Amino acid sequence: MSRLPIGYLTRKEHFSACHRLHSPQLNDEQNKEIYGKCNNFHGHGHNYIVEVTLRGPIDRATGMVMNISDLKVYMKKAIMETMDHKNIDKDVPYFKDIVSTTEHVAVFVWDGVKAQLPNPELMYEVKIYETENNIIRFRGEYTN
Ligand SMILES: Nc1nc2c(c(=O)[nH]1)N=C([C@H](O)[C@H](O)COP(=O)(O)OP(=O)(O)OP(=O)(O)O)CN2
Ligand SMILES: [Zn+2]
Repeated sequence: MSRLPIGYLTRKEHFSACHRLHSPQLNDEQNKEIYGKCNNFHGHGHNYIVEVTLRGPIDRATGMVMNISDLKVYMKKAIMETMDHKNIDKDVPYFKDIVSTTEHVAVFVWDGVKAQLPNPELMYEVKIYETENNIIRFRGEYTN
């Protein structure tokens, strides 16, 4: 059997949402000190850009790592239907007890997309631009 080339497939989505950085594991003083203006009670909004990258063999017959139209559907469900035009802290149960940093949003997106993939092993990276300057990547890695 001949070797197959490995490809990286990325699909991008945009969503808008508001949030407030406030950790239930910290007291009010600590929250204020650590998050500063982002701890403001009224919250603030972002136009997030999310890139999901899959890594896998390029099937000889289909010529694809995965049909990008399918990835689009998975991302719409995991990202757009869940967070677009929402208050992340109040409308997304995942963030009820977990602070809505972009790091945590990236983990949430990872879990949501991966759970829908016919082959979850393809999941490679979630990259989120919270602003054009603030960028987070998550590759499904955890400490021991
Ligand atoms: N590690 C993290 N740090 C911060 C996060 C985060 O998600 N992870 N988030 C925030 C705030 O929510 C907010 O995004 C920061 O906004 P702001 O400072 O206004 O954004 P910019 O850095 O792009 O603004 P500049 O105009 O470039 O100063 C804070 N920290
Ligand atoms: Zn923010």
